Amino acid sequence: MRAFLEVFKVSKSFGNYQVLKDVNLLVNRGEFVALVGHSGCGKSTLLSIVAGLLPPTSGSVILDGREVNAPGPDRAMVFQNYSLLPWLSVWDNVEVAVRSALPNLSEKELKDRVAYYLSLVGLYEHRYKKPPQLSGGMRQRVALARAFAVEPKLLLMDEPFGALDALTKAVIQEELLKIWEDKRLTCLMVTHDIEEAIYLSDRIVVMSNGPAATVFDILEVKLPRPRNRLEMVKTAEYAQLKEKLLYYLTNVLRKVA
Ligand SMILES: Nc1ncnc2c1ncn2[C@@H]1O[C@H](COP(=O)(O)OP(=O)(O)OP(=O)(O)O)[C@@H](O)[C@H]1O
Repeated sequence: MRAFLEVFKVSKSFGNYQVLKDVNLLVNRGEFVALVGHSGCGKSTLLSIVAGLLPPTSGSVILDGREVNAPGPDRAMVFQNYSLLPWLSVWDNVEVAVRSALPNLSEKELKDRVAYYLSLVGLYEHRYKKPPQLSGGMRQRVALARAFAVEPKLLLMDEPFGALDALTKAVIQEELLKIWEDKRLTCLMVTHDIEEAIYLSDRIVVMSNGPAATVFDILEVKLPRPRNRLEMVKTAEYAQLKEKLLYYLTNVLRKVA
C-alpha cells in the first residue's frame, strides 16, 4: 500500500547552495509528524516543496497518489509569520480562505464553519478587527483558524505556536489534537520545541545540518492517546525521547558557528 504523502529523493538548491539532498519521507494518512533540526537546515524549504509553493530541484512529492507541482485545496499551510491579509477583518480572512478552498459549501455552512473555528481559537469576539489591531499571538490564532477551517487533507505548519505565550500555546495545541483526531487530518509540522514535538506527534523526523541536509533519524512516539501533558512528562518513554532528541541536537548535530 502506498503512503498518503511520499517524498522521494527530494533535493533543492538555491543557486550554488544545496539546501536539501535526497530527502525521503513517507507519511501515512492520519499521521502527525514533526520535523526538527537546526535553524537553517531546510525545514521550511521542505514544507514549501510539499505545499507545492516551491519546486524541488530534483525528486518528487506524491500526495494521495498524485504528484504535487502547485498549491491545492487539499493542503493548508500555517506560516511562522501569520501571512494574513491586513486589509481584511479577522472574519473575512478566514471566510475568503474557506470560500476559495470549498466553493460548494452553502452560505450557511460557510458562516457556521467560520464562526465555529473563530470561537475555537477564542477570537469570535474580535471578528471585526483587522490584523494590525491584533497582538502577535492573536494573529497567529487567526492563521490557525483559517487553516483548520478548510479542514485540509494535509495540514502543513511551520512553527505555528512559536509566537504564542505558554498558556495559549497549550490550549491551542490541545485544540489542534482534537481537530486532528476528529477530522482525521494528516499533519506535518516544523517545530523547535522538543516537548511540543513529543506531545503532538506519532513520529519525529530529525533533519541533519545543512548544507545538503537530509533525514538523519526518525523517532517513533509510542505514548498512548489521548495524551495528558502532566502524565506524559512523568513517563520513561517521554524521558527517553527527550534525552535522545537533546543528544542529537546538542551533540551529534551540534552546530559549529
Ligand atoms: N528563496 C531562497 N533563496 C536563497 N536561499 C534560500 C531561500 N530560501 C531559503 N534559503 C536558504 O536555505 C537554507 C534553509 O532555509 P530554511 O528556511 O528552509 O531553513 P529552516 O530549517 O526552516 O530554518 P529555521 O529553523 O531558522 O526557520 C538557508 O540557508 C536559507 O538561507
